[in-house]
Amino acid sequence: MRVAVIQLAYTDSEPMAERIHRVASLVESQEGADLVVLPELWSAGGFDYPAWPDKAQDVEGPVAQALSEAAANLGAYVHAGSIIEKSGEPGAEGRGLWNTSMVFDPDGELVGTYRKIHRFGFGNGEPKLLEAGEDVVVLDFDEPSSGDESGSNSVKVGLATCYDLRFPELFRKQVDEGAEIFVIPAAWPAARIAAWRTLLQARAIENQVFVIACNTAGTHAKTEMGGNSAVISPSGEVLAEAGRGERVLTLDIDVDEVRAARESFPVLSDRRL
Ligand SMILES: NC(=O)CCC(=O)C(=O)O
Repeated sequence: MRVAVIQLAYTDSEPMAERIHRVASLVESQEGADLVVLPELWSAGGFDYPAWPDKAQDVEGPVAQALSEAAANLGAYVHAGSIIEKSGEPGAEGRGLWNTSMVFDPDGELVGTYRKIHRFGFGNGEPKLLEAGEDVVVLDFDEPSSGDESGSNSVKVGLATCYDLRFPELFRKQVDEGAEIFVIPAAWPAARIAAWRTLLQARAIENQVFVIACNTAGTHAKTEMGGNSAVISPSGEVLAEAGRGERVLTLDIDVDEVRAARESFPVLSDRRL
């Protein structure tokens, strides 16, 4: 499976409509990719809290339309990062806004959404403005190459977002639902990038999965983003890693490595539940 991780840089001065157009073109240019991944809240601005209500949209809004079209034109799965989702339903806390990831299939169909469960901000930002997601999401992707020995040719992909990375129990639940890859879009600041790198490796090692993590670059809302998007193997090897600036990481991963790692070192079967 060829993966393209688009570590996007943006500033406060780029209008949202221009950014959507730029990002959709970048996605479409990833020829040969089977899965393209974008960062968290790239359209609304990960730390631009005051802008969120105005930039909120539903899962059929401008970001969804542009990325659905880009996925269909490219013929690849696209994890569109996340949007501030405004839904007709008020939600448990009456706010009606969520930090919601969207995934499109190679026909441009929306095949999954994930509402971020753990809200970042310590009383400000997400906990003040957004609802918390409630559902663990693991999607089935068609594997582009031939299937494994069992004849199966689908891959199970678990979705999480940024701050979720600090909560290992979410990822264990995804593994219990069969996850072989975790896809994690983020807007993780430079100030805590050492923790980001360590946690990505930890989640890969303890769950024996591929971790595909797409962070934000650049500085917006007075916050320098940390970059260092990465793809980590089921044994914790860093297969590709970006630096601080805008960059696309492209590489092939073999999902059979997950099955092989779990067979040769069956740590998950030693769990005591
Ligand atoms: N957008 C986020 O969830 C930021 C998380 C973060 O900065 C941290 O966990 O540290």
